[in-house]
Amino acid sequence: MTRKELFKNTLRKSVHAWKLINELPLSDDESLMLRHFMDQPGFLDLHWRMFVPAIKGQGTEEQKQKWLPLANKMQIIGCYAQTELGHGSNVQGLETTATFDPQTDQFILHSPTQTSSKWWPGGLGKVSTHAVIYARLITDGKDHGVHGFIVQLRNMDDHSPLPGITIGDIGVKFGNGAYNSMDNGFLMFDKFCIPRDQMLMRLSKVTREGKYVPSDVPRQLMYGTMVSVRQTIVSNASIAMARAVCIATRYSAVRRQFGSQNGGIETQVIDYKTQQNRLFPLLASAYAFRFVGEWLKWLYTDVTQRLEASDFATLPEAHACTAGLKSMTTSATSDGIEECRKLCGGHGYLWCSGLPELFAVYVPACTYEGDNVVLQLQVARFLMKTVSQLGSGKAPAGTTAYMGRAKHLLQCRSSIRKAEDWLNPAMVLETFEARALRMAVSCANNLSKFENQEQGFSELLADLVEAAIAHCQLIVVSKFIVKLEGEIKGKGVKNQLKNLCYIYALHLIHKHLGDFLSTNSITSEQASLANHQLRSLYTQVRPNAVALVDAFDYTDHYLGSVLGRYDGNVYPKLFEEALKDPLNDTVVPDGYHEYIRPLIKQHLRSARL
Ligand SMILES: CC/C=C\C/C=C\C/C=C\C/C=C\C/C=C\C/C=C\C=C\C(=O)SCCNC(=O)CCNC(=O)[C@H](O)C(C)(C)COP(=O)(O)OP(=O)(O)OC[C@H]1O[C@@H](n2cnc3c(N)ncnc32)[C@H](O)[C@@H]1OP(=O)(O)O
Ligand SMILES: Cc1cc2nc3c(=O)[nH]c(=O)nc-3n(C[C@H](O)[C@H](O)[C@H](O)COP(=O)(O)OP(=O)(O)OC[C@H]3O[C@@H](n4cnc5c(N)ncnc54)[C@H](O)[C@@H]3O)c2cc1C
Repeated sequence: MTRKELFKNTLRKSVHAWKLINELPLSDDESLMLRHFMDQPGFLDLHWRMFVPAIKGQGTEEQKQKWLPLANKMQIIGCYAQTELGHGSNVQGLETTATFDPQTDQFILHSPTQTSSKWWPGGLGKVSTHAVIYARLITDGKDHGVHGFIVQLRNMDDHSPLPGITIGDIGVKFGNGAYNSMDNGFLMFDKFCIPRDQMLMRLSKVTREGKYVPSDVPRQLMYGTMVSVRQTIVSNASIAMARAVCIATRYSAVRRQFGSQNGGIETQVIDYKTQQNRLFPLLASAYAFRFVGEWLKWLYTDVTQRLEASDFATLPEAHACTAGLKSMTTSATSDGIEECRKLCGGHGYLWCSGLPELFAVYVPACTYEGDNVVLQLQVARFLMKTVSQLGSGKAPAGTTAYMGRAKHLLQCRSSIRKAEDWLNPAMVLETFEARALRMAVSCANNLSKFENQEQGFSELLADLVEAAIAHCQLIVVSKFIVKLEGEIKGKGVKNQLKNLCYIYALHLIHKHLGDFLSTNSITSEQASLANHQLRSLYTQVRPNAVALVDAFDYTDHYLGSVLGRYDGNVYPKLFEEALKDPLNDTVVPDGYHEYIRPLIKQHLRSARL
């Protein structure tokens, strides 16, 4: 499809999804999944995942009563317009202004510079009628920083941009189909006026006289929409990883290459230890991210309930966990999808394998909702603050509770003596706790050598990111262990998931061996025992590998992959797909007479001359 056809087809699918959601008795989760799977990157996702939650989280009761009925019936279509051409990560650096005019009781929205143009918001370019706009609030000449405003962008009768608004799509993005179904847009304001009551005023407000009343709650609640989406992105990572692993595992069981003894059948590539060493940790990660995503959803729900009771105690933890786990899981999943493509050899590079499209659609997850490095630095900031409070009498809680055992964890030596010890949850957990704590404390100690803490933080950014990742990996391992010890029913299933839990943990030890050795969390002998155990676990998982991906229960339609077909009928279907390609409409290609024939016949022409 051309970009316009793809975009229009996505509109069709999105509207169809909305129709089904209204007709079928679906739960909220089912509606979300339907929107997500039918819509893929489309305006529907952002209307519901960002525009509506922003109003819910930052609007007053009156504003919610006015705007949510319209949004819930999709009588208005909204987007979340925060990022600008010149600023995305640095939210406090946004330049769009909203200046209060007491004469007219209005805000004047303006884009003072080219870099202040809104740039990237999904659904902004062509579809949305409204937006939550983040702009610098200015009253009586004073800049009060970034606040949210609900703004109508288009005429509701003919969809034309309102006067004072310049709006459009930012152009083609990475990959073929991929995110090009989404109209990520640009928007400039030219002294565009909105009524004062369109500033989202749950957190802070401006009175009729133009007096700014600051928030009596943490200003960071303005970031709440991003926190909620980051939480969902972790579960999305599990889905995306599971799709890629399902394709690669099924194909690895179908594909045979080398290894035939005296003319016998060749070896399934899934039986090669290198294939297992690359594939099974990704299979384990798909399950690990699902379980940590379930826990994160609980954490987010819990903090939301606490916030409603003005209990802000766990807000920093919720921010750190959503930021860090979004960062870690999306980076691992992006790398994992690419690895699955490579695990499928040449056929993995075919569009019909489903992997190129999945990769192209998925990888912006490392950037949207927060650049992954920037988010890990938020985790690092949280860890440094926690380490600085050790010994203050305030015991660390939640995911940093292990830091409360710093005295032990800083000097303990792992008691791993044999390979089987690496199947002991307490020993595995303590190894990850020791590594994470020692990396955090090492950063804190190095930071303390700087007079200027901000300068020290800047100097140590790379180390701080690694310490943050170590903390996040500990969270994922611990939640996998908790899941196993708690909710999993059925001995057979539990045994298989135990194998995956330890494959996940031990592959991380192998991958980050430098951390574990340099912090003396394990010895090289213990590392060798971990590798030995890992190989043994691969052997145990191998007979159930296909069953473990069948368990995701993805339809062939959803997988969109000839290589990942449930029936394994790959080769005939590859040919079927190939013959559908327009290039095969004729046996002699278009261009033969203009280019090929003159080229191959030029010797005849020169012979005649
Ligand atoms: C099946 C799947 C297959 C394929 C996928 C298919 C299709 C995809 C479809 C769906 C996928 C799922 C979801 C898609 C959804 C989204 C994608 C589309 C849209 C994307 C939207 C966006 O990108 S919206 C814009 C996002 N932008 C950001 O995230 C900006 C990042 N920057 C920041 O967050 C902040 O600027 C900062 C945190 C980096 C800095 O904050 P700042 O205030 O400037 O300063 P600091 O001094 O650092 O912080 C001050 C204190 O505030 C605390 N803080 C910061 N942020 C928060 C927060 N969010 N909550 C709570 N507290 C916060 C910070 O810790 C500091 O606290 P101290 O106590 O230390 O002072
Ligand atoms: C597909 C897609 C959809 C999007 N949808 C939306 C949307 O709907 N609404 C919306 O508002 N936005 C949206 N965005 C924008 C997105 O939120 C931003 O791109 C994202 O927050 C990253 O910010 P940035 O582009 O400014 O990156 P930058 O921060 O400029 O990152 C560039 C590089 O600088 C590094 N860097 C930046 N700051 C620091 C630092 N302090 N320390 C160390 N390194 C640093 C980063 O790690 C990165 O390597 C979307 C983006 C994409 C790709």
